[in-house]
Amino acid sequence: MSSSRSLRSSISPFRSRSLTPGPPPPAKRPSKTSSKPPTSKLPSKPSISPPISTTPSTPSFDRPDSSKAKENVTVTVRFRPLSAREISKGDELAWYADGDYTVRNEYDQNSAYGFDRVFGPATTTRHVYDVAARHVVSGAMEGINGTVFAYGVTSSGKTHTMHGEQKSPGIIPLAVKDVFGNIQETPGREFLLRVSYLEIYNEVINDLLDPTGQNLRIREDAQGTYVEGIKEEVVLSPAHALSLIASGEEHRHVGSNNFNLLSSRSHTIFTLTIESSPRGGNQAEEVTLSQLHLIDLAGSESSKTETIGLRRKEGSYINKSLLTLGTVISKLTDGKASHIPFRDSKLTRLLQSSLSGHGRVSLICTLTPASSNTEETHNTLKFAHRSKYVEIRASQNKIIDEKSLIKKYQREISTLKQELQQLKHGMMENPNMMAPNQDDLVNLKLQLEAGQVKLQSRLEEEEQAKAALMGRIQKLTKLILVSTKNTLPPNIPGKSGHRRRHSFAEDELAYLPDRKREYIIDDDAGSIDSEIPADGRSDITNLDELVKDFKRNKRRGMLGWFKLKKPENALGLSLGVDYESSASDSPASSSKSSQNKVMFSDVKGGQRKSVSGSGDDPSVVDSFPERTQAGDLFSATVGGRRLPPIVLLAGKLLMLVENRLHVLLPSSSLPTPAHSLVFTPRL
Ligand SMILES: Nc1ncnc2c1ncn2[C@@H]1O[C@H](COP(=O)(O)OP(=O)(O)OP(=O)(O)O)[C@@H](O)[C@H]1O
Repeated sequence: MSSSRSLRSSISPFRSRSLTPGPPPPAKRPSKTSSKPPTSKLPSKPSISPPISTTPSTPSFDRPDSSKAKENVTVTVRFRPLSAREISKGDELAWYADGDYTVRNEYDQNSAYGFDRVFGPATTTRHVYDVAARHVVSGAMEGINGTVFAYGVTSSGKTHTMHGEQKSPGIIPLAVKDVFGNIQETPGREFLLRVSYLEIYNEVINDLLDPTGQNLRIREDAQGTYVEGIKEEVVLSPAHALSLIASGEEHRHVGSNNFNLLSSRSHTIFTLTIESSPRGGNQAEEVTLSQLHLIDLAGSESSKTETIGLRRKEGSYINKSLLTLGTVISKLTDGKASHIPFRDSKLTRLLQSSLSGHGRVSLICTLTPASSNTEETHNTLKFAHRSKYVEIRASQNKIIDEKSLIKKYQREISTLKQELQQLKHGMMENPNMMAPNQDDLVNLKLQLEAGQVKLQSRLEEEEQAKAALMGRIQKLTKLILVSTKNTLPPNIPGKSGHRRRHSFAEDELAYLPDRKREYIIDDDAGSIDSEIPADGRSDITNLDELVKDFKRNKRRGMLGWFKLKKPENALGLSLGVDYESSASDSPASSSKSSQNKVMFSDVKGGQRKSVSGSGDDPSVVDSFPERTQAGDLFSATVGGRRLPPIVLLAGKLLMLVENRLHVLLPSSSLPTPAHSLVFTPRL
């Protein structure tokens, strides 16, 4: 057994300190008049915020007033467990969760902070989602802008919280699923969803959905700031949205520092734009439009973060923008500040609308409990505490007709249907046929005399026009999402209690790291427990390189499995699973959507954004499809067995089976039965 293994068994990273006896101090909601953010280094008494409901009530469409209430930013903090690295360095717990609402310092019991919720190291991301993000997502479904962001020092768990791992999906995949679940629970409305994904790297905005979209500019209009030219893609299913994130992640800047092998070097903003209108309503009815921003910030880096060259340059950009964020928050809560320096960084400029209070905001601060990071953690806590005083007014956005993409599509569908009707009645070309006069009759007679051939070709042309119209109607109709439930209640309050829980098809989360592999990687390469048969050694020339490659490819490895589809077959590996069907059966699978793209110009005449919707089979059917139904979207992506994960690294084919990493050797060198290296990850 390796040394770090024995360490792990003696010091559990999940260990928690016993709670301070007695009830917490009385709940006190901060407000500008009753209290101010602490200016002294440490508050003498913890200021405890009241607990927030895990199932927040959400306003219905008919009660817009309730959505205009003054609120504060929801601020939660999440501890991660001590990492293997911290444990091996002899780190102790410096800060800990003292109950559900307080963070306390181990060495100074008076040093404590109160938040809407404090999550201990054993809390699941799903629980974090339920408490800290679900109400923001529900609000966005009803037209209230929402922003959820993770803030913390490098390696504190931001990406873990926002993106997660396959076994524990993060806020972003959970929110995507929840949005589609919400649509299913809202039979009275129809929805149009589009996504964009960008990163801010060294103060440059890059489009993660379109690698050609580099160095994009921020513009401002009456609705707030926006990124000019960013690609937006209409999404039809959770799998579709997650596949876009997966491809976006491939372009994100990631690098390693001495705290984190896969440190985010850029801030990312995933935006889901949600439009909805009453189902089957007339065209004059209002549309609600909201944007849900899910943000994974890069982590602040202290002098302890050993970086050189490019990493150091990145670190200084990261720190500068986070510093500006801190300054903006301070000024916003100051009450006296006349100028808020939103323009001092791209991040604060893009967050301007959210931080100014237009919509719900949830800040999740991630913390390491380690004593070696006491000061950094304290800074995060102070930032989190200040942020609690930012006031927001969550109001529902109703938009006028011409700004709405869903209306534009609905109008186009209706016009096309009319055209089709006319064509069917043979009136398209000659509206005067409604009341034929003498001249028409003469014309008709002449046409008839021109012979059968001409009539035939005319008929064919009309058939083609009809087919084109029907194809277009079909494509547009499928972009609009509706519930499979057909009752049409007038109000759609949030029925969160009845909502279907998230469940993911494994392929949907394939881009996320695998937790088991995570632990292999967190451990030192030297401690990998290898059972190498003597005759197998010659096949592994450089284990270090293999492990290094493995680390390097951790994030992309799962995507690589898709790419291995064909080579696997080519290698003659019979693995008994039809990858092709699991990856592409979904009507909205990424490969299909990228093959059949239909470009539409956006609400701003194509200048502000390009919007692409995935097209459908161009073959024309003789009846129109229903709207894309949310219930089908779930079942379409579930099913089929899954291969054990396989990845090609350093020229070796690796397979993870029951926590063991097998190195599959070339078949020519295979003795019987299986000839493999087995690494036992330490869990
Ligand atoms: N709550 C948690 N439970 C278990 N492991 C966690 C948790 N949070 C983070 N980790 C692990 O800690 C490591 C660092 O996490 P992560 O990459 O999310 O940090 P980060 O804050 O995004 O860092 P950076 O700012 O450098 O990108 C990862 O190996 C991750 O799996």
